[in-house]
Amino acid sequence: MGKTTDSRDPGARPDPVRSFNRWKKKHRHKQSQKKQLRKQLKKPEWQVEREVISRLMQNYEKINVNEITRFSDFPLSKKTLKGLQEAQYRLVTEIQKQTIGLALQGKDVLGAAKTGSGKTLAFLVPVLEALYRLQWTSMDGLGVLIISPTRELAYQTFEVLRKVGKNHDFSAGLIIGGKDLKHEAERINNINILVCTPGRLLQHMDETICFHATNLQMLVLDEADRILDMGFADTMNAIIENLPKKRQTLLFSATQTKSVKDLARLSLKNPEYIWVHEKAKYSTPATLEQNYIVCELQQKISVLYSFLRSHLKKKSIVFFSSCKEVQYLYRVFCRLRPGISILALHGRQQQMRRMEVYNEFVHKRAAVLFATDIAARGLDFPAVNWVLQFDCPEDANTYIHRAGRTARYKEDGEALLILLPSEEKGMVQQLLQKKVPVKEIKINPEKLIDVQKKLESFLAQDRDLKERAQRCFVSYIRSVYLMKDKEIFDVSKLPIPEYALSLGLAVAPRVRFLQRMQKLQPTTEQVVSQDNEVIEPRAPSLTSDEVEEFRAYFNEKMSILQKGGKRPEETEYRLDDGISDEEKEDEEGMEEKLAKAKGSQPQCVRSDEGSQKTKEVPVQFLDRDEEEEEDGLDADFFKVKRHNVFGLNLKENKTSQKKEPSKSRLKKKVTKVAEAKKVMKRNFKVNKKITFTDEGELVQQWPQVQKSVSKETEEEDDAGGINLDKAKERLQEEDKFDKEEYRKKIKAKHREKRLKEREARREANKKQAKVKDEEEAFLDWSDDDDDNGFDPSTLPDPDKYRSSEESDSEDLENKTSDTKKKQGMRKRNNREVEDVGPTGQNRKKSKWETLEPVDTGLSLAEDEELVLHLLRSQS
Ligand SMILES: Nc1ncnc2c1ncn2[C@@H]1O[C@H](COP(=O)(O)OP(=O)(O)OP(=O)(O)O)[C@@H](O)[C@H]1O
Repeated sequence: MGKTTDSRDPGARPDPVRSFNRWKKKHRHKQSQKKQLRKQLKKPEWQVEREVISRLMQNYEKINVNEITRFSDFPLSKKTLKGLQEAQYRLVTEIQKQTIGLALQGKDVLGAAKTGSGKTLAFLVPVLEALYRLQWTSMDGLGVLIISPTRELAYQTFEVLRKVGKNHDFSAGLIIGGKDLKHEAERINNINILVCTPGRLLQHMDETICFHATNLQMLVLDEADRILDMGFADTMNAIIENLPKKRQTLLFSATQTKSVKDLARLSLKNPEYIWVHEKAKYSTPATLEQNYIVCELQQKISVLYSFLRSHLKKKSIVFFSSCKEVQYLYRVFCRLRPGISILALHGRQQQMRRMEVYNEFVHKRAAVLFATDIAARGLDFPAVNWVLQFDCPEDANTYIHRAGRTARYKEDGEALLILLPSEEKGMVQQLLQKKVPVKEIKINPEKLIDVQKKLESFLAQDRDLKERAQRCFVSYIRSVYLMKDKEIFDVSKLPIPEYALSLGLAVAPRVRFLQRMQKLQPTTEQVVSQDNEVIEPRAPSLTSDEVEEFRAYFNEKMSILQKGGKRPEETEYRLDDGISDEEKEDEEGMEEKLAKAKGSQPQCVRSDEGSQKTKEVPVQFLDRDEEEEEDGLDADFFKVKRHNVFGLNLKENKTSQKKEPSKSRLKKKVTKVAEAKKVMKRNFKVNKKITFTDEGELVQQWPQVQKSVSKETEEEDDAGGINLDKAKERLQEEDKFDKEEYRKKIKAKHREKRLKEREARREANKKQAKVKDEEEAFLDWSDDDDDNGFDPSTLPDPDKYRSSEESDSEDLENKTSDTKKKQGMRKRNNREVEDVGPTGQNRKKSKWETLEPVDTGLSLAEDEELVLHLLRSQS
């Protein structure tokens, strides 16, 4: 037996056999690795990639959610992992952990999780992997569609996609409207991942010839419940019609929809429903502190001002219910100078401005953003400390989304809700039902700064601001009036005059729909029923026929609006903002119908019901909410769902949807002429603009006085309504008159011009003649110097010039022909002179050749003496 080495003995030598075996194993492993590497090197890249993909796909089935803590625990492509790492995303959040695996396996997913919990990455990672798996190229066209309810959210998602997917070769595009459609259309076909808003997408589907989605692999709906709600329904239906049925669908939101009807519409196949915080105690982030205060409507502006004054170093978002409130209060607060920078974001701004504001607020440390609910969903502004809900949200879901703009991803935040006494009970109840922990806090009256007087003085100085205040007033009242939950929102409980004062308005503008509503209600405060029971006054009840009629009317109107009657882009704004002006007008039309049905006549006169942006007689129609269109096409923001405005549930009544409304039910289209007639009958007088001339004469600048018609006729016409035939005649006469005037003016102008030209020519001729004479005189003088002689022919002919001057002054009317004649004559004379008379040098010679006797005036003897003297001097 040979001696074996004791390994425990430090001095002992290692066993050579074992060492050799170990070396041999290592060597073999290295060799096999090298072999494999060599083999791989020989393989084309696509094959290597394919093998990697097949390995990843094999691992999809092995994903164990409980073992996952990092993104790298998922079988993800190197390119995606690198992108995630570079963007500092390593650990997964709960929603990411639960949904990414399912999505990778190709399942349809409905993901719901609290705000700020990382839902964006939960769908962006599977998006990238889906196209990677299929080795998608730009030649394959559109592979993934991500639809967001607002432009800002779409933009934000696109930015995250760019960051995380930068190592992939896919092309991604952002289509959100507000840009040139043609420009987008040229590029849209090369896009693999399209992030868009519903309206703009539908517009491309309708108008961009080569745009199609036949190859689509995945559809993602971010903030799905918002997209699937009533406002977006028709647009989404139209989009989905254009998408292939065989696709994967992912739906994400903080407040999820479970409506079977919606899901069927999206053709989801056995969707996995993941609500990570379903069992959580609260539905809002644990790091979010939530409070509410109750204050009177007229106090709200002062409360906001006082709040801002005491939070100057914070970043806050203040939510309002309409664009016009934002527009007015933004301007007013800028003037109040609270000591913090104020920004405004609403749907009426141009797209560029919206983006600017968004980016500006992202980068600010301390600022306050006045916003409508376009900023309520999904926006991830970093480090927001406070969310203040100035106006009560329409429901608990909207509250959750608004409040969720703070306390995002492990950060702290505070939310404050301002409630009116009439809103408190209903809203707090709703919030508690939705597991939102809100506590009431009180305002410290000592810290409250009253700004009403300042606002009044601003409005006294600035008419534009005053008009904005009026619009803000009407807009707010209308928003309350249109709220679906009548338990919470009761417009009749609003202190209207006090609210107007708080905005700085001395007089509350007339709100027509309120007046109409009051008319519809019984005059007595309470009605006593047959059983002597006291009944609270309610909205007038309708017969079932009337309900049917209104329902049919709405369905018809909506399909007209959303399918063909309106540009899709506008539809998008409507969707973003809830309800468009046209729709509001439709509602008003319905109100009129309602009034008629109840036997009361509507009081208003529409100036143009057919057009979306109606220009109306000011002040009287302020409550029409007629828009100044300051920032483009966007519609006003009302978050209210139309079908609830009149308490009608359109969605659920299938029979009525199928029912074709008769023509008589459609609102009769009123022509502009008819409208004009109506207005004229009301005898509105147009304002006159009169100015004084320097001489103190009155000049009417507007409306222009008709010159062709005598005063009596005018007065006669003014007395009655409008006579179209007469008006036409009058216009024709005025036209003739104007033409005649114009002709006269032109004639006078031409005459003046001719005279000027003649004058100029005469001057030129004079100068020419003078120059010539001077020249001739000069030459003669030079000759004379030499010759000491004098030629009288060199003198200008006074007769010649006198005659021309005389003729010029004689008759101005025949000037042109005369002048021409004279010029011609003069030319001829000159020529004659040139021909006959000697020029300088010719004369020099001819003087000596043709010796004519010269009368010197001397005696003969003196002459002789002179000649001799000359001859002597010459010799
Ligand atoms: N895994 C992660 N690691 C680190 N940060 C993350 C991670 N996932 C998301 N975040 C960050 O958390 C924040 C919120 O993410 P995101 O916007 O996706 O939330 P959300 O759930 O979509 O919110 P909302 O419901 O409001 O739309 C973002 O700033 C994002 O960068």
